[in-house]
Amino acid sequence: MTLRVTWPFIVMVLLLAACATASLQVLSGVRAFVAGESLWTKGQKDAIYHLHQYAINGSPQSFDGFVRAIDIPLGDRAARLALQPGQVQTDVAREGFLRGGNHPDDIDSLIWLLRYFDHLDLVKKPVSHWLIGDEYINALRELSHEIHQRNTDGTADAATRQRWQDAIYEINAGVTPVARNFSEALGESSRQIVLLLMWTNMGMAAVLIVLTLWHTQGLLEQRRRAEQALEAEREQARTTLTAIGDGVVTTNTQGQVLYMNPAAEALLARPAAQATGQPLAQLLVFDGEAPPLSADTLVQNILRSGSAALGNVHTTLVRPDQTVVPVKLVGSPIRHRDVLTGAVLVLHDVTREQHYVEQLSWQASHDALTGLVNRREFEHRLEALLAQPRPVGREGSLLYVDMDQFKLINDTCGHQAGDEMLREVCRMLQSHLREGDTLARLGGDEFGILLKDCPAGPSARIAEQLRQAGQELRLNWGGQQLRTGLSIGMVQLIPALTSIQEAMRVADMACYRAKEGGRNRVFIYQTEDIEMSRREGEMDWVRRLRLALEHNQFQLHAQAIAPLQPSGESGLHMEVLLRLREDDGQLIAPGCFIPAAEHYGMMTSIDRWVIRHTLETLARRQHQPGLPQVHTCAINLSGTSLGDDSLLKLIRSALADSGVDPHMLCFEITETSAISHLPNAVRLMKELQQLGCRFALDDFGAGMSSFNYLKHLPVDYLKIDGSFVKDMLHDPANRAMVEMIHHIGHVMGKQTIAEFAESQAIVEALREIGVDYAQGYALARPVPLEDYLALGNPPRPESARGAGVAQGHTPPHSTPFPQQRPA
Ligand SMILES: Nc1nc2c(ncn2[C@@H]2O[C@H](COP(=O)(O)OP(=O)(O)OP(=O)(O)O)[C@@H](O)[C@H]2O)c(=O)[nH]1
Repeated sequence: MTLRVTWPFIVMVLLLAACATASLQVLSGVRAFVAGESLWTKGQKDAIYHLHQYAINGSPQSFDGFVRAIDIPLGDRAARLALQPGQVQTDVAREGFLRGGNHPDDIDSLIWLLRYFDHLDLVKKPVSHWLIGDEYINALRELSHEIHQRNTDGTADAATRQRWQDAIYEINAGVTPVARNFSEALGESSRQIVLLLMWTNMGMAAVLIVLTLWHTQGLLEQRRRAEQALEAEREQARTTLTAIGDGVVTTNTQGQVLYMNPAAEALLARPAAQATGQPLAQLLVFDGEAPPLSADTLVQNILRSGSAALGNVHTTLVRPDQTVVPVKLVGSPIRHRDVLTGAVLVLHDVTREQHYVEQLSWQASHDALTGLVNRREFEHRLEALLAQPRPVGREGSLLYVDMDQFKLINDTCGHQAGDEMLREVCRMLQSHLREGDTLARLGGDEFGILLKDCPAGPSARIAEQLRQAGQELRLNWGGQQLRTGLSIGMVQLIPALTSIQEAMRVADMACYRAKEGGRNRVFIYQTEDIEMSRREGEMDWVRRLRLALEHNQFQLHAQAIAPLQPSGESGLHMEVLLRLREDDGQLIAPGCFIPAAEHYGMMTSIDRWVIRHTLETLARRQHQPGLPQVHTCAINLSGTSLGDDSLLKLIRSALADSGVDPHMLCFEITETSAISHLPNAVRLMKELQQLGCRFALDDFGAGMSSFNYLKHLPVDYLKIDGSFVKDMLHDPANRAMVEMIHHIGHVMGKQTIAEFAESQAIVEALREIGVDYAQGYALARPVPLEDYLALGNPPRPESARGAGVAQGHTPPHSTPFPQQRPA
């Protein structure tokens, strides 16, 4: 971190030091050069002097003096030559400079200067004078050779000596200005170098100052920005703490309050200024804990913990004015550089959440419109009641209340009126119940009442009071007096009733019976009520039938309808019958479930299932080669289906989807259902007849109003009710009925079919009467439709053969049902 901030300064100081060192080095070189030059000049002067003496007196001492003196400039020269670019020999140069009398410590500086700066004018210029000087040195040396030679030979005369002296004077005259120039050039160069170094150092210092200022400025700017960011962060934290709904309190390690945000001020009902510095225990007082939670312990716990100490402690806060607030506490220790400095405590007011949870749980168990408990809660209470031991005679009662014709109020006055009526009824019911009784809205216009610990007699009286009050209830709605009535089913919660489902079902049944009995009445369920038990059974059938529809557990069977007279008709003629397949594979006859299906409005769905599946089966089979052709396939339609406007659409689309020829189909409707839905039935029959379908009127004769309506019903066949047929051999009245129906049918252009032809004798009798077709065990038993379509008619008794029943094989699955109500 320190290095990150100070590195520019370190670099600058290093640069400055490098610059100073280089300057000193240069200066040292220059100084050595100047010293060398003065030695050189002195050597050269001494050499001239000693040679001059030698030229005059020929003294060997003078010559030695000359040799020593001349060696200085010669050494310098050798050194300079050894530093020529391209042929540098530093050892030779060092040797030369030593000979030149230079101090050994200066030699490196000299070499460095001459070697690396020789191309600079500052060095080049003095060196050029040095070079000129060297020429005189050379001349002096050559002259010295001659003088030494002649002195040694002893051949030097005065004139020669004079010539030598003149030559020496001449050399001296020539070299003196050169030496001066050398010295001056060097002096000039050294002054310039000093100046240059001074400016360079000044420049470096200036650059360093600028860099230092720039960097310091950057650091200051950085610091300013960091401070601003810190301030912004603080401001943000302050604003956040001010804005958040949770109370935040911070303390030091002694548990004294350091800070409180406005939410904490509101929650604790104390201004922050007053609370700051106070022990937290004086501000936070909790209630409802055992042992009571203390703020001191709380802070100590937080401080002792490593990280988040306290998670979601639910408690109740008592404020100075003794009001209480439910809160959730979260705490955490505060650390600064790993040193514990205090604790922070967040207080979340959970009043709203508690209220919300209460509201949700209320909504889950209550009905919004009336404020009563709902079915779920009612069943919970019923379950609890059933689980308790109930004293005999005081078992309590369950009442199932359904408003009468309530739909009318909705339809005529609107839903608001309906809602108001529901509320009125609910108020009225409540006002008649005892404390501890439960009134619930079970849904729609149905209410449930639990009369706890109430014997049968008083229960019945209360039920009757409720009924009466319901009857008398009037709601003034826009000037209209709206009224309703109550149908009440009551069941005593005897020990035998153990499950809520059973109790609710029988109460519902009882209510249904009250409705069935003409509404506005109380029906009390008696254990031994057989009719009720039957209805209980029906309720179970409803569940089973729903499952059967969902999971295709129905099975289609077919029973042949045999022509009794020669008709020329070829192909199979049958009626489709429905079976319910149980889980264990057992087949249930429609007689067992059709009443329940009719009662609970399931016939339309069942009829649709039969139509769709019959057509699908016919479509699958009709184009298979080798299989007998179908002439007539009769399908039963219930009365409810006749009243169903969408049935026609369904048949049309099923025909289109399957590609089955409509001429093959004959729909059987019972005369009673046809009569009760006459206009619809006629319309449907006409529409389907236009497509080519035929119609049979089933169970004809049973209704006795039949003949009046027959002329309005465009049917092709009359199916003589089996009750007349099966006894016709023993009961002349029945035979007469069969004859009459057949006769009238023929008069009206209809063909006749006799059901329940259970014996060969009956078949013969029918043929004798002239009945066109017969259906019954004597001719064929019902078999699975697929088998029937594949194999044709099952074997029939010998007697039927003459009547033209088609031959067939024994089907593998003939069912052992007696004659039953067909599908
Ligand atoms: N206004 C209002 N109507 C409701 C509410 N819940 C269900 N209903 C209506 O209550 C009516 C209940 O009708 P049913 O019980 O089937 O028939 P009903 O007219 O009472 O006839 P019966 O019970 O046979 O006497 C339906 O029309 C529903 O639409 C509700 O919360 N407010």
